[in-house]
Amino acid sequence: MKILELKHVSKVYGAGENAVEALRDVSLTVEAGEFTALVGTSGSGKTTLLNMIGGLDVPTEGEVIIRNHNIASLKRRELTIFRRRNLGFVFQNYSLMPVLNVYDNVALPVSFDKGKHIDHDYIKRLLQDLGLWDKRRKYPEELSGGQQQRTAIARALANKPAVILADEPTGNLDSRTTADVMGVLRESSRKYNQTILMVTHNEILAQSCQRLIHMEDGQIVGEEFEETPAGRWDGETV
Ligand SMILES: Nc1ncnc2c1ncn2[C@@H]1O[C@H](COP(=O)(O)OP(=O)(O)OP(=O)(O)O)[C@@H](O)[C@H]1O
Repeated sequence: MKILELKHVSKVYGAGENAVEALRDVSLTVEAGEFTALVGTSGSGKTTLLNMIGGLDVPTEGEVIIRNHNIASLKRRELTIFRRRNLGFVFQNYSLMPVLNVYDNVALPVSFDKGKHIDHDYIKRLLQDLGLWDKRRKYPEELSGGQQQRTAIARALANKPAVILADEPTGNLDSRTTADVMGVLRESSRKYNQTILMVTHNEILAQSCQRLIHMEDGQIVGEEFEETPAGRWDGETV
């Protein structure tokens, strides 16, 4: 089942002499449950692409369609609700709420959704899998950078979103924690048929994904696809 489609998406930042073409006529289809890595040199447009899919920025041209919704046509409030219900973000420097402890930070996106019940067992399991259960009553400032990043990952998964957008989710983690985080993402994707798009500079992690998209100069320049589900990452070398 197709979950996400980009049709001829271009993005130009600035104007005139200062114009930067961050994306140039990018078209892409992603099936539900795919675990995709986006790779490419710095400035090739990976983050811009995630931002377009996440509705954090708007294309100059083209359409972004998620679950049959053209997200550019959603009103601001509709987009906020759509994002909360369908998308999970794991970005670097992802800000946790300083006044909430780990558990409440993770439960926060669910509690925003009126009428949606918080699955405490699921959140407990997430925190256990990410090695955070003992830290559940700690506040962000009491955590290491890696623990904060794992809390942000747990928060992104708390709503069981259909699509997870991750920009260097393991960028500042050691190799063991990287393996744990990748394991949680892979397991979550398999169990809930979640679609994951992950930007990474780590070639081994990228190769462990089911689909690998190479970007260069604002364009998709190549693709590799593995038929078996994402599952080859064994965490031995990062
Ligand atoms: N808000 C912005 N204003 C102006 N130019 C921008 C903006 N965001 C990105 N760019 C430019 O668009 C191009 C693509 O940037 P982008 O961050 O998407 O690349 P990237 O592949 O994610 O790079 P990196 O691997 O370094 O994160 C770059 O030339 C960048 O300088």
